[in-house]
Amino acid sequence: MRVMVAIGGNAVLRRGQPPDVAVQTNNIHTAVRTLARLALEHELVITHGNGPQVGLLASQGAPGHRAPYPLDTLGAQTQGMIGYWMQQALQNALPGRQVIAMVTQTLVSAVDPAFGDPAKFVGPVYEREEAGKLAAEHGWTVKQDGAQWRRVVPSPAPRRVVETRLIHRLVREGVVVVCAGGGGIPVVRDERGRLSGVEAVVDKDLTSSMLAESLECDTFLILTDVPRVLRGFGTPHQKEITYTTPHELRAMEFPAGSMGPKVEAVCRFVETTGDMAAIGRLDQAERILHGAAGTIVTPNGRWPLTSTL
Ligand SMILES: Nc1ncnc2c1ncn2[C@@H]1O[C@H](COP(=O)(O)OP(=O)(O)O)[C@@H](O)[C@H]1O
Ligand SMILES: NC(=O)OP(=O)(O)O
Repeated sequence: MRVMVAIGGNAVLRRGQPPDVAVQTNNIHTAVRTLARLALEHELVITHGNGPQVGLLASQGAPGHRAPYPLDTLGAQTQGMIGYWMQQALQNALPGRQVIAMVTQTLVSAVDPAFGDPAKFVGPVYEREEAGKLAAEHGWTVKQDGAQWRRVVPSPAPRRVVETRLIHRLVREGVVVVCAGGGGIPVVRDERGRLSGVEAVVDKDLTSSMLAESLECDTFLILTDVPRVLRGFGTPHQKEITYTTPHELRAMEFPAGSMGPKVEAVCRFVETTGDMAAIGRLDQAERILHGAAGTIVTPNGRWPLTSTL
């Protein structure tokens, strides 16, 4: 079976943890224990978030320069950094197996309305007053994220991973591929076919869903820090969703900055392919693949997959 696994930013850096290398590589080491077991059984493609890291780099600026590097360049930096950590941890866990972390670009539209409406949270959370000060100082847009405030940047819709064919070739050869980190480096193509980067951060769940379909993955897992999607999240009546359909999920509301894109991503994959997708906790990945944990999404809400005819 060919499996696409999208790892949440929480798996690399949990809220409240200091963004030290040792903290993040330790978290990745834990994640890789599970991923390596999946790789022994399946063809595996891994994507990951970069929200905390790209926001932090953007706030640091380029040494000796007043302006920070642009977001496409910072996206590439985070792919290199997190990809390197993952590649090395996977190589150590899977001796003899070929593993590669790739720098990949994601095509977006230059006229995507998202450029005029920044909505993707990046970097750390701040108290309201500090966020306001930073926004004035750096020209950022900030929005409320739960009880605190955070920088937001444009997040245009992913249209195609530029390196899709190459990834496909590697996966077919049994290589474990880490790609589309941070949703991919956002790029546009001009009328002469030339690529150039744009100031944005693409949503990794939406890119992963699209890429899973293009790579003909059988299953798409989004692994985060909650065991299941909750109906009525944060209310006294919240309830875990075990087996469901895109239709049922689309009738519910989920927060834009967290569960919303994950639910949209799994719905799109299931609607387009008729295959299974799931959202659940990283350490339960194997049980999720067997339908025994997580929120399992299939065309008719049944597991194992059965004909809808
Ligand atoms: N309906 C819901 N069910 C479960 N978790 C939810 C829901 N709505 C929002 N969340 C929040 O979404 C978080 C996971 O999203 P996010 O923080 O973006 O994850 P990641 O960084 O792993 O991609 C959970 O920790 C939870 O607090
Ligand atoms: N780019 C992206 O979606 O990152 P996070 O998953 O960390 O928010």
